[in-house]
Amino acid sequence: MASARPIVISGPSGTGKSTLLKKLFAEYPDKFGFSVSHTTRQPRAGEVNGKDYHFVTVDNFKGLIDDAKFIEWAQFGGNYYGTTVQAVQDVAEKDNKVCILDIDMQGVKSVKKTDLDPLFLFVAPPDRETLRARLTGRGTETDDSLAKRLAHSDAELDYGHTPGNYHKIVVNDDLDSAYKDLKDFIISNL
Ligand SMILES: Nc1ncnc2c1ncn2[C@@H]1O[C@H](COP(=O)(O)OP(=O)(O)OP(=O)(O)O)[C@@H](O)[C@H]1O
Repeated sequence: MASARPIVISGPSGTGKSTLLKKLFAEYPDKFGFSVSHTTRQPRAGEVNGKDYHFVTVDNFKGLIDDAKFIEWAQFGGNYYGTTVQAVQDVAEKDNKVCILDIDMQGVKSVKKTDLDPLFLFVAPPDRETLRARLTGRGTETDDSLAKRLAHSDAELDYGHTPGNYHKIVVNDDLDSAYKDLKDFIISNL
């Protein structure tokens, strides 16, 4: 592989990032990978340290925060979760794969402060109504969570369409054409 630059995929919730990535991983099962996150939650049966998560203590986690090791971190349900710069680098250095980061606008802004130098790709919906229809059609949202996601999507769209923020915008209208566009961009930049 000529280069193992990470690839950031971002875009509003429901725009089709997971759908497109699923196709990419299916077509290239050995080429791409996700980074392993850190967490303070207890491992579940069968979970492997270093593979499913890096399981650490709260003190360890706080030390990593203090040392500015995280691209982003958050607390859910009393546990900490985060992605370190090193975990992203490990995908290339240890697994010999290209790291895919599926993150939101805040994550993109954080990545830009690191020296990871990824390719930034924005997945845009054809329009706002289609985005609403996809989120509704997915069947995962309540009225409340749908409203929150749509409100957040306006800021994501503004940021995504601001020149200079992304190297490539893929409009996910027809899935096969959008996938071809995404794949061609990624493959030609590897
Ligand atoms: N090109 C497309 N045409 C029609 N439907 C699509 C298309 N792409 C994705 N979808 C559908 O839209 C819904 C949202 O897609 P998906 O879950 O991949 O979005 P996402 O960007 O990963 O969302 P989130 O950020 O919330 O995880 C899914 O039900 C998916 O099947």
